[in-house]
Amino acid sequence: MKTIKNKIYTLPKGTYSERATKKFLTYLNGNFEIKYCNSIYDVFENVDNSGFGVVPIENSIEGSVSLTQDLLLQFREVNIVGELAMDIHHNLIGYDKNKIETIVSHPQALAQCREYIKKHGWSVKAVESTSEAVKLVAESSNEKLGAIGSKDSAKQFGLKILEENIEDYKNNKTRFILIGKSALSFKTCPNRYKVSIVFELKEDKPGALYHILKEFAERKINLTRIESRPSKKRLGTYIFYIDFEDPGKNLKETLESLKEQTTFIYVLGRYPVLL
Ligand SMILES: O=C(O)C(=O)C[C@]1(C(=O)O)C=C[C@@H](O)C=C1
Repeated sequence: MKTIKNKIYTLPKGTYSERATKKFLTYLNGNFEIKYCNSIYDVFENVDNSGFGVVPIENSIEGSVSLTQDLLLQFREVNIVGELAMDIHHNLIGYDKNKIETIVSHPQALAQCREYIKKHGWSVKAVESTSEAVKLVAESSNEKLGAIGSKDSAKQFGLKILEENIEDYKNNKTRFILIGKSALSFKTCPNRYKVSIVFELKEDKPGALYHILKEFAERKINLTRIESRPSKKRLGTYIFYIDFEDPGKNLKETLESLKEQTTFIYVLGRYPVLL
C-alpha cells in the first residue's frame, strides 16, 4: 500500500529554514516530504494550495522578517500551526578571505553580520536565501566573492568555511513558524501555546492602542510581542501584530472585547511553541 505523504515547503537545501523544517518534523506525526522553494513568497503560495510550510518570522538581532508578517495577512487562509526557535551561527564561505571584495547572502544574514562585513570593508549583494548565495559563489568560481551561510551549504556546494560564528552578537536566534491551512498532529502534547493576531485600530485618537492593551492587562494575559507595520494605505497609518500566551477558555471573550475598537481583527494562529 502506498503511504500518503504530506508536502512541507521551505527554502532551499542548506538553508537555516531547511534545518528548522527537519526539527519540526521530529515533533510531527505522519509522513512528510520536504519540497524546496526559492523564496518565502513561493512557500506561502504553495501552502495556499495544499500542504504545510516553514518560514522564518523573527530574529534576535534584526527583528521581524517583514515579508513573512505581510504574507500572513495577504494569505488569510494560511495559519500559524507551530513555532520553534533555533540558534543561528553564520559562516564565511568561499575561496580565500584575503581576496574577498563582495559578500553575498540573504538580507537577514547580511544584517546579522553587519559589523563584521563593515570591519572588512566589503560590499554586499542580497539574494533570496543563504544557500542561493553559496551556490552563486560556487558557480561563479570568483575568488572576489564570499557568501554567508550554513556549514551544510558550504559542504553541499564544495566550498571552504573561511571563518565560523561571524554573527555580530552571540546568542543569535531565529524564530520559525510552521504554516498550513489545516491542523497537525504532534507526537507529544506540547504544553505551551501562543496566539497571534493582527488588527487595525478604528480611530486614530489618544489612548487607542492603550485601550487594546488594557484588555490584555486586565485579564493578566502576557503579551510576547507587539509589532506595527505600515497599513500600506497611507503614510502614517499602521496595522498591529500581537502575540500572546494562550489564555485558554478566555480567548473568545478577549477577542470579542477588541472587535469594537478595530476595523478588522484576524487570528493568525493558535499554536504550540516547540522547544
Ligand atoms: O536563507 C536562509 O538560510 C534562511 O533560512 C532565511 C533566514 C531568514 O530569513 O531569517 C533564516 C535564518 C537566519 O536568520 C537567516 C536567514
